[in-house]
Amino acid sequence: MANKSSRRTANATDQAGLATLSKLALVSYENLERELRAANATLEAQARRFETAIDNISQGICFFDVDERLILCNRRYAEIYGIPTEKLHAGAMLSEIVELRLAAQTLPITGEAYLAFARSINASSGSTTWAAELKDGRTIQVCHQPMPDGGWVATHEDITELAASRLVANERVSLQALIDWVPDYMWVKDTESRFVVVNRALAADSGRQTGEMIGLTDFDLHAPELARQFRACEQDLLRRGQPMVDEEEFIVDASGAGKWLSSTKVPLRNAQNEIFGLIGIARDITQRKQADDLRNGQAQILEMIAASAPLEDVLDRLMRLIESQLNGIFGSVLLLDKDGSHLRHGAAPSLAKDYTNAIDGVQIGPKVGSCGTAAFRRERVIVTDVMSDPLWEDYRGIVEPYGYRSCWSTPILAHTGAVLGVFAMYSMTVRAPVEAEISLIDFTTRIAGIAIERKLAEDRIHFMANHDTLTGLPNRALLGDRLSQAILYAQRYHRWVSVVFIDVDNFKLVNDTLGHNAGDVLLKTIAGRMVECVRATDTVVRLGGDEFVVVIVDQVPDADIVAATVQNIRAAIAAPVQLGEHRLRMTASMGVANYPKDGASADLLLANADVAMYRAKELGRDNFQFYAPEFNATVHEKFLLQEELRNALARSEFTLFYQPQVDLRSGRVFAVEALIRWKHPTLGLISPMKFIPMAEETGLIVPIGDWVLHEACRQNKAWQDSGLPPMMVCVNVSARQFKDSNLISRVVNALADSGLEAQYLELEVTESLIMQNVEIAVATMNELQSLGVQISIDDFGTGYSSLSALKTFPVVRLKIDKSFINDLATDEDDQAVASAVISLGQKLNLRVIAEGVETDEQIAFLRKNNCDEMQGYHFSKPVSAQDIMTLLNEDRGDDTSPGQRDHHQ
Ligand SMILES: Nc1nc2c(ncn2[C@@H]2O[C@H](COP(=O)(O)O[C@H]3[C@@H](O)[C@H](n4cnc5c(=O)[nH]c(N)nc54)O[C@@H]3COP(=O)(O)O)[C@@H](O)[C@H]2O)c(=O)[nH]1
Repeated sequence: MANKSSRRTANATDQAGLATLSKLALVSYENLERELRAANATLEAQARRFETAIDNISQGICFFDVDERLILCNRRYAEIYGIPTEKLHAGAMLSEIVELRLAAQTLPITGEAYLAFARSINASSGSTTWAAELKDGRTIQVCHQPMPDGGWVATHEDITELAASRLVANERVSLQALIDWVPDYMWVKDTESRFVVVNRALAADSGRQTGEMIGLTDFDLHAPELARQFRACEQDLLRRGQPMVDEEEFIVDASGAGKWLSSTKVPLRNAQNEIFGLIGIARDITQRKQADDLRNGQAQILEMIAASAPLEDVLDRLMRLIESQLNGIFGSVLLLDKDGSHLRHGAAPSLAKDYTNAIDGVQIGPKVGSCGTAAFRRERVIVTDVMSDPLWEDYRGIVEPYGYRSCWSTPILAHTGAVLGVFAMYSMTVRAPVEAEISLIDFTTRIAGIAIERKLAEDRIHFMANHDTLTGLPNRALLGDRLSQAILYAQRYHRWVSVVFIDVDNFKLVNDTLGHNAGDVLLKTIAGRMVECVRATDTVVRLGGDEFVVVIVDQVPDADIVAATVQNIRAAIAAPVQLGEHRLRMTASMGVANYPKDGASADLLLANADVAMYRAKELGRDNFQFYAPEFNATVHEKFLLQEELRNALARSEFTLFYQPQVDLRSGRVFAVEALIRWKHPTLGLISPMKFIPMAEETGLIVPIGDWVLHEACRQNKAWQDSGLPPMMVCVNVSARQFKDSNLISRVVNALADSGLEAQYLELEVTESLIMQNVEIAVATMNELQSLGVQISIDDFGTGYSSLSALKTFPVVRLKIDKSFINDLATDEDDQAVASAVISLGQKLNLRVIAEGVETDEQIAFLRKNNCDEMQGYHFSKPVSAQDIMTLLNEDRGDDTSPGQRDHHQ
């Protein structure tokens, strides 16, 4: 403005006169003055408006010139920094203002630092904004703008509230970011169980974005029942104000997968301690839970195995355990049948029943689906698609309707490596197993193997406890049970139960002579035959040794029908048995007791069948007897007889009869066999058949036999002394006598006491006795022979002695057993045995005598076959010593060949 007016004044002076000039000058000056005043007024008005304007803005503002002098600042600036406005006049130095702020404690740093900072930012080209934290807690945002002339303008804004809210906002943003990083579910719910904050993990598994979750409840995410449970639980927490810590919860997520969560829910309180919601965090513990379940399940299954739970239950539990570990998997166990070639249903709780029925019993083979092939190959077979795999070609039609697509089969092996069965995993999708599934397959096959092996071992133990190991038949333990069951059934349906007690005749002989192996084969053969004779519902039991019991159940009350069955059993036992080179024909003594007639209990029936069997034995074996009450009386009688026998010797109730032995060529009696008789004072003459076995049983045979020996020697010597030509006396020696360690001395004494020369005494020992222990028997016989006593083998042909053994026996004679002589005229087998014994004797240089000769036909056969000697009723029955005297005296005067004499017992 000053330059413009100077130029106008100079122009006026140059162009006009002074007056004019003066007038003009006056006018110009007035105008100029007016203009200046107007301009000043305008400027002042503008300045006031400006000051008013800057005083009214919410920010503090200040202008400084290049010399750091304050040009202008507004009231807000003074307010912000607590500086009296009058001190902030134009021209005030920045350093003075800094001092004022220091005094007002509104300088965030020291004065010097502040001045240095202000100068440094003013030196920079652009504007600088910073926030200063004042001691009183306010935050002042300063925006510093350098001016081209070196001065600056700066705005100062109190942003304390803004900063605070920005902080909140920042916190919020970082909190969300933070919780989004957490893999666990995190959420905040209000008191109405609506989600207020949700982290990404929970939102994702709920199939939503985090923002979409806000305002939702569990009813929007879960099935109503589960949502109700969650809500009830949370409302309870909110009501009680108590947290819930690490509770296990099960959910199904948006993908349909089941998940186990360990959840903690804590009520939230505001500054007034009022509950305004709850915060929750839940960790997915599905894997841990599955591992726990697997461990617990495994322990439970092992406990089941240890407690002998049924195998089906164990396998069923195992399959359910596996299925709980894997999604979309169906487990199956097939068991290898006893035949080793078929697979039987074991357990498959989730497979379709019709499908498991359809594959039950499948034969294993190289192309039998996954399971049949795995069992056949003894290795894992993974079929990812049953609809295209060639192994399933023949089974596609079976599996297709059920939609199973993949099937992974693993053989279950015993510790020996034997295949016990197959474990299979089916799924509805075409796929191979993943690593976790493979390890579960391994786990399952191991446990299943333990369970199956244990079951097989138990079955074996149970079988062994209830069955006879040799024959495999039920044993005594099972007999009681079976018999009791049969009685209950018979009671209800008015039927009979027949108990047949069977004792194989002379089995001991077979065992002793042919050895235990042969005896075992014989028993097994007989056992098998007996089983064939009865129905599957009947029971054949081996009690031990050669004793069997057959329980015939559900029997028509008819003795004839029972008899027919027993006859069948008898015939089956009697069929020839080939034992190596020996062909045997066994017989049995059998006793039958029928429920209810012969006993109402298992024990009584067995006891009475046993009594009946003894009766059959007494009647000469090889027959069967139905029980009769009087048999028990017989048993009682036997007991009484035993008592009598003990006294018989002392009471001198025994006597000897003698049966002549005749030379077939000369017809002369050359020996007699001493045969004992018991003359009982009330019972009369008792047959040795009746009391010798009893004496043998009780051991009384030793003193009785000793008496026989003495008496026979004495009598023979007496005959000699009476003038009869010397002959042999033959004395039977029983097994017990033979084994008696005093036998030799007893023989020596008998000879010494009687004065009989040893050469006139012959001892008859049975073939079976020798065969019990050939070595000892031969040694004893050698000792006897060294005394000069002769030895013959009685009952020859029944004891299976071998030719090689026979050669070593120090014997002089073989006595063909009566049983081969009885039917000699008609039975070709007996003829064969008799002629074989005769020729054997000839070969071994032994004499052969036939006993039990009764007929001319028998004599004719013997003669024809060059038999040396004979003994039998044809010539004479056993007779008294006196009768022998008479007979021999007659014989001496009669030179005819042997014929039937009228000599009787
Ligand atoms: N340890 C001892 N055993 C003895 C003694 N005395 C006899 N016995 C044995 O008792 C069994 C029966 O004897 P027994 O009733 O005397 O029968 C003998 C003969 O009578 C009989 N026999 C003889 N000939 C015939 C015949 O033609 N027909 C027929 N039916 N029976 C006949 O045979 C018996 C003799 O047999 P064995 O001894 O095998 O020669 C009998 O086993 C006697 O051994 C004794 O003192 N001690």
